Amino acid sequence: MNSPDAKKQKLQCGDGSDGQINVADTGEFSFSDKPTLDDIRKVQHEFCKERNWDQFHTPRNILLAMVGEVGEVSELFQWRGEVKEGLPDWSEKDKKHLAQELSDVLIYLVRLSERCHIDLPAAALEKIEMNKKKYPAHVVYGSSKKYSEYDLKE
Ligand SMILES: Nc1ccn([C@H]2C[C@H](O)[C@@H](COP(=O)(O)OP(=O)(O)OP(=O)(O)O)O2)c(=O)n1
Repeated sequence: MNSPDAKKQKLQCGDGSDGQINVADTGEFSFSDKPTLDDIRKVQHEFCKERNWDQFHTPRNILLAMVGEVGEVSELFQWRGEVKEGLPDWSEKDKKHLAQELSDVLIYLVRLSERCHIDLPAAALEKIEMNKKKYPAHVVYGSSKKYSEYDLKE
């Protein structure tokens, strides 16, 4: 249950610091706090060890597997036209199927990052900070143009 107060999310940062981010609870959709990406990495790591699959999980093989799963996600959306937030018009069966296919993509993405020694959660936060600089809110507010189309001296 989400508390009505601002909730504190603890995020593990790649620089070893224990970054604390306050996320105001706006009543919008949110994920569970657990599992973390590193929890998922560990479980998938064990799953592969138990099956002697590390030999197959080379970065290139995992990348191809992940792209295949992205294709499976796309299949669920194809020919439906635009889809509303929260998928109110989808059956529970289709929503469950989407959850499974998105999970396959995430599992392979986490595994690919592990095999490439990329600290994915830290890298993703760092990338969002870069995006903020590239797309200053006061310049791009309400516009979806590519950064190269703005005069950033505005
Ligand atoms: N060599 C493999 C095979 C599978 N998996 C794991 C990661 C994915 O979460 C899932 C993928 O399994 P499948 O290849 O059987 O693909 P689907 O679950 O999408 O089944 P299908 O292709 O029938 O839709 O299992 C894995 O880590 N390494």
